[in-house]
Amino acid sequence: MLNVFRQFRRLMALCLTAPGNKASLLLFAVVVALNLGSVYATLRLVQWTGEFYSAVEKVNAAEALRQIGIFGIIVGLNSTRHLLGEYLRKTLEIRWRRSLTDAAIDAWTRGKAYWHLAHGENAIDNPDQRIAEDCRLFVSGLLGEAIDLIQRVVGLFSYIALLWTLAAFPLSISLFGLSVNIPHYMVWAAFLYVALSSGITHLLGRPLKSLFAEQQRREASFRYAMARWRTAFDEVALTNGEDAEKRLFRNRFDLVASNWRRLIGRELILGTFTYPFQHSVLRIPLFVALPGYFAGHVAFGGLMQLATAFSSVVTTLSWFIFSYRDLADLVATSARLDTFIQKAKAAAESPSPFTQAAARSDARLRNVQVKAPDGRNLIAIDDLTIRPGETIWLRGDSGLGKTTLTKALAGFWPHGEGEIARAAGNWMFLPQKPWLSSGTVMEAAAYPLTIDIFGTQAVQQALCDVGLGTKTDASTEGLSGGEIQRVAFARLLLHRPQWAVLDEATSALDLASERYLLSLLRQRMPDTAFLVIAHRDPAAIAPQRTIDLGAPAVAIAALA
Ligand SMILES: Nc1ncnc2c1ncn2[C@@H]1O[C@H](COP(=O)(O)OP(=O)(O)OP(=O)(O)O)[C@@H](O)[C@H]1O
Repeated sequence: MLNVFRQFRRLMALCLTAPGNKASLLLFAVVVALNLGSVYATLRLVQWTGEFYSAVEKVNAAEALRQIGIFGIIVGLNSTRHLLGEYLRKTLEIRWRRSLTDAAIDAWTRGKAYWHLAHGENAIDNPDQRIAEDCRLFVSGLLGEAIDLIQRVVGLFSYIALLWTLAAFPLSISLFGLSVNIPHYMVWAAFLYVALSSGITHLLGRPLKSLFAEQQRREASFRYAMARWRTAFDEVALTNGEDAEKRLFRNRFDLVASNWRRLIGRELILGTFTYPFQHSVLRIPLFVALPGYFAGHVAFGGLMQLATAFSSVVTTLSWFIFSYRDLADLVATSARLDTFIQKAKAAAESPSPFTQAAARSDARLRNVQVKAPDGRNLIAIDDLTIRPGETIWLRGDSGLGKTTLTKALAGFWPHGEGEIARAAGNWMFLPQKPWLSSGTVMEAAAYPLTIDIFGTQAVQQALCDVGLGTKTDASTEGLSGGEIQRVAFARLLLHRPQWAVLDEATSALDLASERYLLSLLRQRMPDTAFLVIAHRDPAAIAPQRTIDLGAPAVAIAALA
């Protein structure tokens, strides 16, 4: 329970982190105040009920007509209050959701947490759903329930006070010859009634929280299967993989349906109690008040007034029962979201196993042992120095760990040991499959910066230089593998880093294009150091040294 409060507190604090959001607490207070107006409206209606039915009982048509007019005014004012309150609540909802979503995205992207959370024991399922869906559910659920709770707590005091005065008469019962008088018995009856009902609700609904959490997880994994397919239409179409994909979708949906059956089964069990409870809340008070009426303590109008006051107390006290399902859902959402954010923060701070030496003018790897996630030794490098402006060709058997080495160099590979000292200055990594943002080819070339940083002309020129002059305004969708690699070369020409790591960056290009692009790089970027990982000899970039990673680590040290 304490843990649930801690999660709520942490997420709530994130809702308020955006600039100006502290002030939104004021807006929250206005929303609460408007909602509290409903307490006054209910109290006024209780009073109206007594006056109206008394007029009817006395067959006083003029008074009854006047009461109908009063009823219209109460309803008009109450509707205005309700609509304004709802509008402001929704304004607040999007503000807090933006703040929470920003915080979640921040946690996910900082320190490459997204990468660490995608692998190994810390892997988090469906982060996209947690950010898009859970943030929304948490804020709307929290606001709804918090406002409701405050309103009910305030209302409770007013309703109890009213019931206390209205139901001052005692209940007289005879027990074993003893006559017992219970003063204000209706107030005690309300508490007893709700306490018992809340206990039963909790007992019946307890498994709902984990069932909701599981449902959301399975729905997200079903959605993800289709989203993943969407990114590989060509590949699936060429492999005739439709049936296999359909099987996967069906399997995932079967999981959704099986948990759904468990969930609705539990809701049914809970409903067998809560549904009749909700529908008897308005009638039972009348039955409880009847002894007072039969004993002549109250008139008919008073009886109706009493019944309304009693049901207000019971309805208010029953918040837990009415909201049980939604509360279980909210607790499940907040647990998932909070775990995600905490894990992302921890992942961002996870120390690299490779020690970093002080800033230097070259890059140096010493006693580096890169390992696979299962602990297998991959590449070992005893001593390798990369000097500014030089070009090194790294070659080695497939699956040796070359790409993994680039991740260690980039600073986020978490398995291995040794010292990797990266020189100050810009580093760029060109993987075999470069990431192209959606949008135009020009935007993709400027990525991760924007076109205006380089100027439209410069971006167009870079694309012309790599042979994509006709594609500048085209969309990145549908580019061939070789064209994608050309865009990455244009990106390199624009960003002009001091250090560039090319990992099979020309694998999809024909020999002539590879030669042209590599010589272009060397010519345009004479001060850049290139580390070229390739199976084919990248002669056009004129490597000064070749390091055969397939050879024993000692030989590498000798070459350094
Ligand atoms: N995230 C990961 N999870 C599990 N195994 C991994 C992961 N990343 C790399 N490996 C394993 O590490 C080994 C080295 O992979 P890597 O991609 O670095 O090889 P490579 O030398 O670049 O191969 P290639 O020349 O074929 O591109 C492989 O056995 C690979 O399966």
